[in-house]
Amino acid sequence: MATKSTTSSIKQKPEKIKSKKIEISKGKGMKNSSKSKNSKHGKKSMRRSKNKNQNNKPPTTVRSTDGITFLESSSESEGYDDYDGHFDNPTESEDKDLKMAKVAVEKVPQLQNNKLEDNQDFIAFSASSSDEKDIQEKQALEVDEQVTKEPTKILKSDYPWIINHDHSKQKEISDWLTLEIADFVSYISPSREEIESRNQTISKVRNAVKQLWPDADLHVFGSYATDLYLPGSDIDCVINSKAGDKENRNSLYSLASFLKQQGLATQIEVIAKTRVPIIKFVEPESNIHIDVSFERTNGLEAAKLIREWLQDTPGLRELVLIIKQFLHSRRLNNVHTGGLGGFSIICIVFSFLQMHPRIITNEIDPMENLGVLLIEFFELYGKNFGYDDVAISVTDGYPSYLPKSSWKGLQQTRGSFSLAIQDPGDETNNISRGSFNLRDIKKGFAGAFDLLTNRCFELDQTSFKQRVGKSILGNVIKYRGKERDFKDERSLVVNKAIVENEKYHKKRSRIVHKVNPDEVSQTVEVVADEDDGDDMYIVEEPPSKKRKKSSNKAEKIKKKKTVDSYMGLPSEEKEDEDDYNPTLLR
Ligand SMILES: Nc1ncnc2c1ncn2[C@@H]1O[C@H](COP(=O)(O)OP(=O)(O)OP(=O)(O)O)[C@@H](O)[C@H]1O
Ligand SMILES: [Mg+2]
Repeated sequence: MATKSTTSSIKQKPEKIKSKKIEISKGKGMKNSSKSKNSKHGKKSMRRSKNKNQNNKPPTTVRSTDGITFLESSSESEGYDDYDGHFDNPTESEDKDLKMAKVAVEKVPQLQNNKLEDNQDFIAFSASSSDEKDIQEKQALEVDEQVTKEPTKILKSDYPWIINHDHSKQKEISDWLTLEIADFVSYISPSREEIESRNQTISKVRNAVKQLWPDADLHVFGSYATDLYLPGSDIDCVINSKAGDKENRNSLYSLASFLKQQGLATQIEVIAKTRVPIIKFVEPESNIHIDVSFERTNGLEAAKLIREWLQDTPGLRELVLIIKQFLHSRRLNNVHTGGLGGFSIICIVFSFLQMHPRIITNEIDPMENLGVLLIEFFELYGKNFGYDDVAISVTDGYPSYLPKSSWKGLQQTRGSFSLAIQDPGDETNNISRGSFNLRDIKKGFAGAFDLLTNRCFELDQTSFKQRVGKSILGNVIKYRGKERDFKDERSLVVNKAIVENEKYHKKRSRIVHKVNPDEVSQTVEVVADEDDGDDMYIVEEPPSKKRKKSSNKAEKIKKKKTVDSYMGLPSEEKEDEDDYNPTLLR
């Protein structure tokens, strides 16, 4: 078949006069997008993982006491990522899906007409197992919101973000996609009511925790504390206490019972025998899912770090939300079943944007090129990335690649075809170790690359009249659930999780230093704020897990300018040897 091609220009920064085109060639991916892309992204031939799903042992014991479910895992961490951040209801997975499907069928008859057959491409590349049919049926009925209380407002369209937002007149197809991405993001961004509901839910649970344990406090981390949540995302919380003694079976059960008694929790699961014990429940008024872990601070550190990344990385929020929704629609976001969790998604998008050759050379404005960047993201992680040999490091905010062979202690129990991402808070921790279904994840990304590029060619060849009402993004993601508006009201209401996380870090950063090193030491306290009366205390992390922080900004910049650091090579501090410095092209 002859190669169809079209051109879509990538938006140049104003100061660049030369206009560069990115060509989308069917089956061949982007051309001209990077002179050193393959080497930078460690291209390698892929091997299929033979070990899919192996060792994915579900919890062995399920006991129910007072309506509270205890889950006990036979193996401490084998088989799935037992980290609190996203344990994702192991027992619930199948039942909940069916329940959800039932509710959707009963309450929302029109969803039955939402046949995926209309869009066969959408499912063709993602389903790979023998229960393909089941998955497709469940996908067809899945809704993206937790609440289906108002059936009349349920969407009929799979891509509602194009309603009253028509970009079909755009000359460049890639601009159309960029605008659709922006529309999707504002479509799913939270309204005032949603933020208030999350804030109130947190306050209620926090007050209950204080009532039960006066020496403890509840903090929020995860996507609500980073503004990277989808409408149905859970709220990740951690309880830290002065005594530091709440992470035990009895305490977990006491809290679960207390929350139930107070009417603050339903569908409670106590998962006590994992590396990171947690309680999962649903707060009945808001219907928000909440995960609570105990006596740890790494999530609170990560939330701050991710907010810094968001500030420094235009396009990060947009692409993360799209990839989250993409994986969610395909049930590939659940770490328990080998999917990619939110934290890993953030890290791979951050790494992609921060190491993108045209972004680091300041050649393009990411916000004006979200469409092409999304396609390139799918191409990188779906087609080119050398999963067998390359690990991703995001330490100190400067992503780099590193040979897996140089990561001492990296466990590759399921063979070398695996994603390895160093936890920015603990270099020994591979945050994507639970994502054993890499084969389907990679396949999904590769399929999305093909679907998006094909759609671009297709629409490029049709007349403006024929394009009206069409969607490009809808070829790879769908949104189902209650109808939403396009209001991103984050600037209207304070996100209390963010404010409190900032306050927490401010208190941690009370600086004790010498005003003049030759004089007697003097203590200078950075006063947090008037609310200091709060019983918020400092929990010290174990020294080995402390995040290495570069205190010296100049040092950081120097590090940033080293090509070795981009390439993940050990820095040899040889100033003259390396005469290629991408940042000099700015
Ligand atoms: N494997 C892990 N190792 C260490 N920390 C983790 C790991 N997984 C999650 N976390 C911590 O938990 C937090 C929440 O993780 P999670 O995967 O739920 O992402 P999220 O941004 O909350 O996404 P979502 O909205 O999908 O829940 C992370 O920011 C991180 O601090
Ligand atoms: Mg979360």
